[in-house]
Amino acid sequence: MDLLSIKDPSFLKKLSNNDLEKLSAEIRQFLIEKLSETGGHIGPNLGVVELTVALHKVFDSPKDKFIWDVGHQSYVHKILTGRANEFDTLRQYKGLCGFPKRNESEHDVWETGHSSTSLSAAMGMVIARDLKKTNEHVIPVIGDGALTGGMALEALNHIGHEQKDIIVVLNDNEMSIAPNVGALHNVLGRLRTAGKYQWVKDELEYLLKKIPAVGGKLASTAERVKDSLKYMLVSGVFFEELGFTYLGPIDGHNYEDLFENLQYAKKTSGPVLLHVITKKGKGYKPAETDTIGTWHGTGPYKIETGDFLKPKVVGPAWSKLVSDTVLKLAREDERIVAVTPAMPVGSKLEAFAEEFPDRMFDVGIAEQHATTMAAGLATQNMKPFLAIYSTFLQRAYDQVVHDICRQNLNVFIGIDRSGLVGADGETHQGVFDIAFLRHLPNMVLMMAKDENEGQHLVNTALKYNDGPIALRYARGNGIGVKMDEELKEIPIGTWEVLREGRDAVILTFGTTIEMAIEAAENLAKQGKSIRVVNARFIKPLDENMLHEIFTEHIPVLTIEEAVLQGGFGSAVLEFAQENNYYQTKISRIGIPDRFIEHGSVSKLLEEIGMTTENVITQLKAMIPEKEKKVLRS
Ligand SMILES: Cc1ncc(C[n+]2csc(CCOP(=O)(O)OP(=O)(O)O)c2C)c(N)n1
Ligand SMILES: CC(=O)[C@@H](O)[C@H](O)COP(=O)(O)O
Ligand SMILES: [Mg+2]
Repeated sequence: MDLLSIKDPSFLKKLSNNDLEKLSAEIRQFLIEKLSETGGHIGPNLGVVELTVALHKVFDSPKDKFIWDVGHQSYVHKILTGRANEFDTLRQYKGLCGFPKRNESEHDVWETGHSSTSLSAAMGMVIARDLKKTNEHVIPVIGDGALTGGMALEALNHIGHEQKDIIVVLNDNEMSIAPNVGALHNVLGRLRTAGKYQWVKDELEYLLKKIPAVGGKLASTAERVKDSLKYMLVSGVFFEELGFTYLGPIDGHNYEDLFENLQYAKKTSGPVLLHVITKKGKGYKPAETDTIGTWHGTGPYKIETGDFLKPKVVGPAWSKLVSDTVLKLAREDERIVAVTPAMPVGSKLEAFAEEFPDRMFDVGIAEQHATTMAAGLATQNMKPFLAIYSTFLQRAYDQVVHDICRQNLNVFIGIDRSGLVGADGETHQGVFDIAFLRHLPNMVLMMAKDENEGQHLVNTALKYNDGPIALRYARGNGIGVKMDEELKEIPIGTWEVLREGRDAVILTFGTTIEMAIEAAENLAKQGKSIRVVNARFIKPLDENMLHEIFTEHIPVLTIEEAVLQGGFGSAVLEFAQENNYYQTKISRIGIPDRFIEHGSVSKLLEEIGMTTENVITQLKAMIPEKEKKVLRS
């Protein structure tokens, strides 16, 4: 059928299973082709084609509410709800969002992007439904990876307690981004192999009744069968003990199995958990055979070969630069331990894990646990390196405050994906970390101007023994500079003048330094002399240099690819006020007070006015026109 003609999922009601098989094949082909052009989360979506079709056939969205945990696997849902024609714009500026988006469709009842929120949101909708006495179904769809998130376990505990009607669909493909980890994963593993839980339970009961009647060898065999079934069943009991009716394991690519269980769940009161087994990447060999997470989220690729069409880059990936420097130092200091909350591939920790398997911990999607575990490590004189995306660090704010900063523990936080990340959009922009970290006592916060300074700041961080220290670095690559052989330590709180100037000063760091230099060079041609300072320590500020600058009474412009509210520029304003520097004109460029949607980083920077042109305009407006020398007649 023509997927572009789909307006809403109601057409599914009339289709036979045979028709649905054909539809699944068409959807898979559509996804493989479209995402080969746009990139996106191909693996997760190929794995949920039949599941999503079956859900939309059995239930009535948007009356019945689907909540997609993480939401990266909602492309099939978007195709079935009339958005196939927008896939050429997927994750592009003003285009189709890569996650559920309420203003895109009435079928998107909950926005996700960060993991493990679906069960809590669903419970809120369930309580509202019951208070309003309506009768819609609420169906969160959560992956085995997302289930390792603390919020999910908090919600399971409450859902089981309240015993309200809710249908939880657990999409178990044994993968997080990388292979899934944890004891929960092992419970699911036993369930996957146990066979139909309800059938096995009935068989076991039947066997137990029969055993006394048989003697000899048969009894011992039956005993062993009973014990192994019990062992397998214990996993099913796991969910049943939490107050759920457990249905599974269900073949997530078999429509008969899906419909039988979804219909059963629809008629079952109280919390029901359907354990659906799927294959991530199903239907596209490179993705289907991916065992490390390469095909979880990709850029464009060649369909025939599965080769990625890599953009031209000059310097090393920031994640790799940082993790490889940590690895280099870990060879000399056995106290260095790496911790990642489910992002070993994104944070480029594979080499570290390979060389020091007993010193690298992937704790699952558990940022709060990862952060406080790092604090615990530091109390025992270990040197933990916590590699965590800026946006996901938001999940562990209190752990940074309460466990790390307050106890002043030597934790090195590698804040990856700092700044605008682009295609993942609002839920993933790494723009709040300066604002939520710089006001914390004992915190040191840095950002390097290039990969060479980056390696030195990693060294500085791991040699630092006076408390927490964080290095923020962008998604993407360095700028391609020569790397020093020897690692240096950079004195904490010292900035660097990159370009002298006496008419105005730009204070900036990291990704916006290039823009500052470009603006200064442009203004030099107009006779304006602009100083550019690498403010690589966002906290503590270089107060000596600031005192010098403010006593020169020349305009100061701060630039940061981070939110203005409470950011670096705010810190400079506070410094000026605290030291009574009222004569100096201070202006700030940064991310405005709103969420920044998906699109290319360059397009987003342009949209918010973080451009060289705007820097030039701001500076020209700040620099007083030189008095025109009046020639005495
Ligand atoms: C709080 C948070 N941490 C980390 C991530 C990064 N992330 C996105 S998808 C994913 C794995 C999700 O695994 P699962 O729920 O099993 O879904 P699957 O991709 O297997 O369909 C992770 C770790 C995130 N989105 N949110
Ligand atoms: C959906 C999700 O949260 C991850 O897949 C994220 O998109 C990874 O981001 P990077 O591509 O920057 O590693
Ligand atoms: Mg999974």
